[in-house]
Amino acid sequence: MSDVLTIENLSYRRNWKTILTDVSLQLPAGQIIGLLGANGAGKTTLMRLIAGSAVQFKGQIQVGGQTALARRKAGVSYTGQLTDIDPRWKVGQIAELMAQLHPDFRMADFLQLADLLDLQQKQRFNRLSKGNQRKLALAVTMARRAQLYLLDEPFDGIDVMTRKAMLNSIVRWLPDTATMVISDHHVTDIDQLLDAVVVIKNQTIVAHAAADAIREGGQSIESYFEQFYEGGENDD
Ligand SMILES: Nc1ncnc2c1ncn2[C@@H]1O[C@H](COP(=O)(O)OP(=O)(O)OP(=O)(O)O)[C@@H](O)[C@H]1O
Repeated sequence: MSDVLTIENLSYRRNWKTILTDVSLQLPAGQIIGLLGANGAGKTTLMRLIAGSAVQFKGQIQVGGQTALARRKAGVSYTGQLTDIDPRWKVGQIAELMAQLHPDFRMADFLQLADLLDLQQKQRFNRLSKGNQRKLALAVTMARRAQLYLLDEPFDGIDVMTRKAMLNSIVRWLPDTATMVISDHHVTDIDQLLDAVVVIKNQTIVAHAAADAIREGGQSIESYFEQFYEGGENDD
């Protein structure tokens, strides 16, 4: 299958600090990939770069073969996209805005997802609990028909029952040919979903492995990930 995402020799500095160094990665269509790394490893930064929310990097990022920022952005649906919205907006207004911004946004899908996740259309964003803000981010992200979905810690602050509803939504709404990258500190929450894992450490990707190969080797995804951090990690 063709690659949805190709990253070549990506390096990124911010405020005189090197955050990512020489990252290369290829992700095929139709996979769910766990992006794993300790706090500060660079998971959010990598997603922001792929989604086009962070720019001025060295190297190349291609989504569906597109490198130009606007075209690349059009192919990516990212849970971090609500950071710039007016917090006084209501859930329904935010969905309307997403529909205007993204031609691939499906309002009918959003309404179903919002219903499934118990989101009230008339509630203002700044009145939503942290968990409900996460649910809204997931609903607007999954309501698009993108090639690549980026879910950055979608379950942070979410209770166990709601996590299950969110996981079901993810599996149900992900188009067969799309690829999803999902980061989560609780690897066991998502390990059954994963086709592959990518590990970030020391500002770069140190592993990219098929989940089945890890399981067949008698290891859990969690213990596979932990082995990269047994010696600790510097955040500087
Ligand atoms: N604007 C910035 N200026 C300087 N350094 C930054 C900036 N934003 C992020 N960083 C640094 O980049 C590194 C990677 O941060 P990032 O948020 O991408 O990590 P993460 O893997 O998503 O972490 P977490 O799991 O804690 O969310 C961290 O060391 C962080 O301090």
